[in-house]
Amino acid sequence: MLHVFKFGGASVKDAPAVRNVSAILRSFIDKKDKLVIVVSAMGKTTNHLEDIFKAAKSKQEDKFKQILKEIEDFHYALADELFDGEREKIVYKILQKYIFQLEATLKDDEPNWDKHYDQVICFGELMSSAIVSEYLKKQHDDKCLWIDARRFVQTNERWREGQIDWEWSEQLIRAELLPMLEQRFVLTQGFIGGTIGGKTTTLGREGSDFTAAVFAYCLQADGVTIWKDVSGILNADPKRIKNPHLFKQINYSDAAEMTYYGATVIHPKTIRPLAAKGISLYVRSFVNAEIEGTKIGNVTTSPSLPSIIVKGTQSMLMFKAKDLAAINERNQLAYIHSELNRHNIKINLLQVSATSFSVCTDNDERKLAALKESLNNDFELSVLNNLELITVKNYDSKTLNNFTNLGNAIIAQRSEDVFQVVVRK
Ligand SMILES: Nc1ncnc2c1ncn2[C@@H]1O[C@H](COP(=O)(O)OP(=O)(O)O)[C@@H](O)[C@H]1O
Ligand SMILES: N[C@@H](CC(=O)OP(=O)(O)O)C(=O)O
Repeated sequence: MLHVFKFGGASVKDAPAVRNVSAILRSFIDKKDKLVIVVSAMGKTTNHLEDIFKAAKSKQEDKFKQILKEIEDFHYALADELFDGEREKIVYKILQKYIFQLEATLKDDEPNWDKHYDQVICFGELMSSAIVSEYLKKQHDDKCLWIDARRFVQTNERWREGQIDWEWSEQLIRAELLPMLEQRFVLTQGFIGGTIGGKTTTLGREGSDFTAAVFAYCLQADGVTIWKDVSGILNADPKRIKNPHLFKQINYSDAAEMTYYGATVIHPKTIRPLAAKGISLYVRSFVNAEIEGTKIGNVTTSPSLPSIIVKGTQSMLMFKAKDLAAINERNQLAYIHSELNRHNIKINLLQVSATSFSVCTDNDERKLAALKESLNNDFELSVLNNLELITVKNYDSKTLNNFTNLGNAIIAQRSEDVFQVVVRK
C-alpha cells in the first residue's frame, strides 16, 4: 500500500509532538507500507516568518533581530530535546545553515514583494522537515529519506499561489520517488514548490494539505491521511461550537463545498486532484490515533445534518459606479469580475443591486489597495472590515437562530440548502 501522510504545524509543534508522529508511523513502517510524509512548519512558525518578513521590508531592525532570534531559539531548543551526540551536531549544522540563508534572503533587495515573500516563508517547512526527518531516521533505522519538495512540486511563477505543472511534477515524482520508496520512506515539505528557474513558490497559506494531494495524485497513491488535532470532519469547528458531530464519511463534492465555504480543517485545493483519481482522503486525529476519523471519497451516504462554517477576517467591498449613466452601457459586473480576478481576489459572496455591487472577500490589505487604485476612475469603493461569513449547509430554523448572529447581519442570502450571512464580529 502506498500512503501519503500529512502532519501539520500543530502535530509537530514541540518535541513530544514529534515523538508522537514517530509513534503513529511505527505500525505503518512495520507493515512495510510505502510512505510519503509531508510536514508543515512547526507550530506557528509561518506566522512568525510573515512577521519577520514585514519587519525586514519596513526596515525595523530591532524587531527583525528579535524575531530571528526567537525562530532560531525555538528550533534549537526543540532539536536539543530530541537529539544528542553526533546526530545533534548534524541537526544543529542544518539549522544553522537555514538560519543563515533566511537572514541573507531577508536582506535581499528583491523588489517584487510576493516573490520575496516566497523565498523567505519556505524556511519554516525546511527547518521542520530537517528536524522531523532526522528524528525519524534515529527512530526507524535510518529508513527515512529527506527530499526537497521544490524539486518535485513544479509550479509557475504565480508567487504566493503557485499553480502546479501537473505533467512535469508527475514525471519527476514518479521517476525519482517510486524507486526510492522500494527501500525507504520519504519525508518532504508541504506548502512549498519550485519554478523551472529554481525559485521557491508557496501554494497559499495552509497549503500543505494540498501538497499531500499533489504527491498522492502523481504517485496514484492508495490513500491520503491528514493527521489533525480533531477526530475528523465535524459539522462545526469545535473551537466555536460545543460537541459537534463527527462525520464518518463524506463524498468529494460535499467535502469540497465545506472547504470552499471556509471549513479550515482541509485546504480547499486538496479535494479536486484526489477526486480526479478516486483516491480516498482520511482525516484522523494525531491525539487519538485509534479513532477512525472521516473518510472522504466515492461514498454513497453524505451528511444531512446542518453544518456550520465560519470564515473569519472578511471584508465587504462596495462598488458604486461614479457615472450612473454608464451603468447600462457596459457590463459593469463583468468588468469588476475581471479586475477582481486580475488582483487574485476571491469572491466569497456577491450581492448586486441596480447601482452597486457588494463583494465579501478575505481581508488582504495589499490586494485591496491595488484593486482600489485600478478601479478608481469608474467606481467609488468603500471597504468594511472585521466581518465574518457564516454559512449553514443543510440549514434548519433552529440552527439559523442559534448560530448565525442574524442581529448583526449585513447581507444574508439563501438557496435551497445553503444559508449565508455576513455579520460584524
Ligand atoms: N468542520 C470542521 N471539522 C473539524 N475541524 C474544523 C472544522 N472547521 C474548522 N476546523 C478547525 O480545523 C483545525 C485543524 O486544522 P488546522 O489547524 O489548519 O490543522 P493543521 O495546521 O494541523 O493542518 C481544528 O483544530 C479545528 O479547529
Ligand atoms: N506552514 C504553512 C502551511 C500549512 O499548511 O501549515 P498547516 O499544515 O500547519 O496548516 C502555513 O502555516 O500556512
